[in-house]
Amino acid sequence: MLDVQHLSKTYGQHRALHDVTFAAHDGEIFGLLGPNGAGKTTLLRTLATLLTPTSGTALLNGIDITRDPERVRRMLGVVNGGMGLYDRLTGRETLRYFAGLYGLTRTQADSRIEQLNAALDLNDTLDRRAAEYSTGMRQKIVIARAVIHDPAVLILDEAASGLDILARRALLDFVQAMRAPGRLVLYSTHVMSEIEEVADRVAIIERGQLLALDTVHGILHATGQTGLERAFFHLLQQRAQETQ
Ligand SMILES: Nc1ncnc2c1ncn2[C@@H]1O[C@H](COP(=O)(O)OP(=O)(O)OP(=O)(O)O)[C@@H](O)[C@H]1O
Repeated sequence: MLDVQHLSKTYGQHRALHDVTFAAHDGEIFGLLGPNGAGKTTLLRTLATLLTPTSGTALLNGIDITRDPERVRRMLGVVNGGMGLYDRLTGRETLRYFAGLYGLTRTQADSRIEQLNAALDLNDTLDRRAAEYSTGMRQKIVIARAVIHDPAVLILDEAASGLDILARRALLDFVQAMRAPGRLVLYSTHVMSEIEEVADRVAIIERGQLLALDTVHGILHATGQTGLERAFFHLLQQRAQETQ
């Protein structure tokens, strides 16, 4: 369970997040939707303990992200668009290496790799070196690496960007398959159709502030719109009128 209270983050004079409060629950795929520059990455990097909030708090399964970042990190898997891999390692070597960092034995690691092979169709990525990978192959190993330790909280930030239609399909299917009791998936994107497909609930964020938080159906119903894109513009207009 994630409990975010009055979270703000400024970069110098620039306010990237302003007084953000929400809760996300175990078992849920929680979407974070907003245009470029809305503050999604800042929010997720803060929750992942890579940035320190300017003010406010966030608890992940009761653990404070600023007081005990080490424990928070052990609970997390993160896919953040960076596809850095050691070029000389095969997929299997990469996954065994990261499994070792998380304290899995070789037997545990190999059995987890087999599970992930089945879920993500890793196949020849396992025995080829990363230097030879296509973007889609690279992304599969990056995702497998993020979940090798079966994290309680999985953070995906624009994870589908740069993927072709097949790789994107595989990613979205995998994200849905990650929905499980006791696990929270945070899925951030600016692509409305991805949210419509995977998210149980969605927080719409714009200029560092929450505009709405509900199921997609609830947001369409509340705004009287037929699609998320129209609902988004409706919410923007509403916010502009409120602040006039
Ligand atoms: N290190 C930084 N220093 C100064 N400003 C920053 C920094 N990182 C982000 N920002 C600014 O903070 C705001 C939020 O950026 P952020 O990357 O969190 O948005 P985003 O919703 O993830 O956007 P995108 O979809 O483009 O990745 C933007 O205006 C951005 O220019």
